[in-house]
Amino acid sequence: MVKPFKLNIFFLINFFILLLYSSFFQSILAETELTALMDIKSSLDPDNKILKTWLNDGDPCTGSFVGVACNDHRKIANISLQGRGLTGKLSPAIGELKSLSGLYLHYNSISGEIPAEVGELTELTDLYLNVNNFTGIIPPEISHMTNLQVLDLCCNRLTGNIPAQLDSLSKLGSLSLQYNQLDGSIPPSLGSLHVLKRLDLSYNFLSGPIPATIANIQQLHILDVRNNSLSGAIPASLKRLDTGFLYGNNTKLCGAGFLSLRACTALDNSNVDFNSPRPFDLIFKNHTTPKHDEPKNASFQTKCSSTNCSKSTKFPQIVIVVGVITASVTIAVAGFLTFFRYRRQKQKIGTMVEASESRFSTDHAIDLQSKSASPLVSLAYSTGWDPLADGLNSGDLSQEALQSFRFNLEEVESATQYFSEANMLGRGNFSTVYKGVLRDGSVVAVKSISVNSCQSEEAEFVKGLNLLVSLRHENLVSLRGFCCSRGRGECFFIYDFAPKGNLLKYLDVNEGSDLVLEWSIRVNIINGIAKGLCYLHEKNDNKPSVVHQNMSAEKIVIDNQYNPLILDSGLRKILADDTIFSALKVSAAMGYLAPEYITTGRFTEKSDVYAFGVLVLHILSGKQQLTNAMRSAAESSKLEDFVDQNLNGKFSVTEASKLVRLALNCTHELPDERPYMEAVIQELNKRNSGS
Ligand SMILES: Nc1ncnc2c1ncn2[C@@H]1O[C@H](COP(=O)(O)OP(=O)(O)OP(=O)(O)O)[C@@H](O)[C@H]1O
Repeated sequence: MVKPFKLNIFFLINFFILLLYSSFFQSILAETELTALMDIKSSLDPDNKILKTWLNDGDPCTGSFVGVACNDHRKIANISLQGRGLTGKLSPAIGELKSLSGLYLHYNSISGEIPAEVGELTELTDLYLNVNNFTGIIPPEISHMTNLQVLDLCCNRLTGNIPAQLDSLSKLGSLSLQYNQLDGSIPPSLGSLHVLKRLDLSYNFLSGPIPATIANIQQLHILDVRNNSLSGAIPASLKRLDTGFLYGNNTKLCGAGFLSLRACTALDNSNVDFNSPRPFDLIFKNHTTPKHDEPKNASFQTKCSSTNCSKSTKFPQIVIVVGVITASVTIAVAGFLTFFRYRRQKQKIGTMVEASESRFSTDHAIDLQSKSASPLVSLAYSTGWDPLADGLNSGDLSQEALQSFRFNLEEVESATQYFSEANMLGRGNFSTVYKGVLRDGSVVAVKSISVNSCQSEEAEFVKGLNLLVSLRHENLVSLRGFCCSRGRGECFFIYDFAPKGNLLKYLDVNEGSDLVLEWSIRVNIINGIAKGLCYLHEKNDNKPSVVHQNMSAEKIVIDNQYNPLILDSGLRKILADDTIFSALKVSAAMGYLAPEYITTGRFTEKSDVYAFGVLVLHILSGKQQLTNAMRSAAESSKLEDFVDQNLNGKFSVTEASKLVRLALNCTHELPDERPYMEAVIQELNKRNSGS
């Protein structure tokens, strides 16, 4: 009877001691993390201008340290300091924050090398160091971060090779290394990143072939290798990526069935051998990866190697007993102190959370508990308006499709550097457009529309959204997603950015300017606009006929290959009527408004055709304003007077006269006399086959 009782007491004491030990070590760990934070602060922000709230005697887990968030165990889990103007260096002390799951330092001016110690952050899922001034190599130790899902090092000044060891990052979904100075070849080992969806290596100095192993990654849907010095045959299976595979400006690449590439010769094919993993990749991997655990293990082992540990057993037992008692008393005191401090802090946090819940803030948007993958999709809306979450009919789109289009406000804010004036591309009647860079490095245009300009009926608005996300064509600018914020009173639409600007930029330019578009490009642009508009007008099982209502030179942007992309397709469906009317004045002043609109007040496919005709006349003449003299020159086929003088007669007369005739048909006074876009396409194709 007595023995079990004694045993229970013994276990209770042990349990109590263990508890004290663990809280003691927790408090030591918290101190280590605070010391690391202070070290990081002095290195990142040497002038103490930005991280003033990081205090030596402060508590990083109360929300008072700007950009720092802790997890449930009071460990630093997130550092979000994107776009804060940091100019220092990243301290190796970062490796001390072992529970860090997100490190967001993008859009700053941080210089120096990426410390190898980042490799010690084995819990990290998101590492965003893009758009900074980092130099040196990509530390191969990054390959130890086995939980990493997003690695964005874009837009720095990194040099050296892409470490072959990155293949250890088995959870990596997005790897962005574009706009650096990386050289060497693309490691075939990257092909073992099975869940990789996006790989951007563009704008570097990479050479050699595109490894076939990469083409075999099943989940890959974007591979961008533009502007490198790659050579050899492109693996044929990359065709499945369609427009997701970007390879321009690699003059030595070849392959059948890839637009603008020459067919391969026997010489090119001799490169194929390089596509399979090469022995030196394996050698490199096995021998040059510094094993980051080694020093730790090594020092641990010297303190407690098998010999030393066995020696300790020879200590007299009395010494052990005295030692344990002294340690227990010390730990008990420390434990109680820690416990009371912890309780006090918990109470403090509770009050702070209550107070901050009613406050609008974008800084604490990161819900650590629910955080799962890239912040692109996993963060909650920080300001709480999500028109799709109100139980409204989401139309024909699946929830999955809708989710893939939803952005969070924090992402939009950081992409546009908090909607900075410097990033503003244009401001219209009801919207403002900003250039931005997403965390994955892709450049976007963000159109912000005031909620007051949108349909007041949410159901109608959601219907409009459905249409917007369903429109897909190579000549429509691609919608990446949207986000609505009740707090800001705005909705944001995120589109792919077209780097060559809008068509207006190429009108009324001086002779000899770089902006004078050569004839073949003008024809390509006219064809592209016609195809995009024809797609909008056509009605099928998947989409209704859509009238654009606002075609103009400002609504056509040009991509890198000089393909035209139509802006704002379907946007009218989410806008309130009075917003549309206010935009009409501009359209009318520029001559794009069909004459019948004045009497009918309605937009039809034929009013779009009219605007298309005006656009064709603008492109052929190179002029924004068409005078009567120009129109009569066009009507009487005096091409030398009508076609842009900047071309110095370098154009096809047959092609020009057919295009002028087509444009005049499209701008006929009577809508019934104008062709439908389908007929326009037929006419353009006839011309193409005839020329
Ligand atoms: N996806 C894009 N890629 C490149 N530039 C773009 C893109 N979207 C918009 N822009 C630029 O921003 C300018 C303004 O865009 P847009 O005309 O759609 O908006 P806005 O000026 O706010 O006018 P509106 O009131 O008609 O919407 C465009 O003319 C173009 O130069």
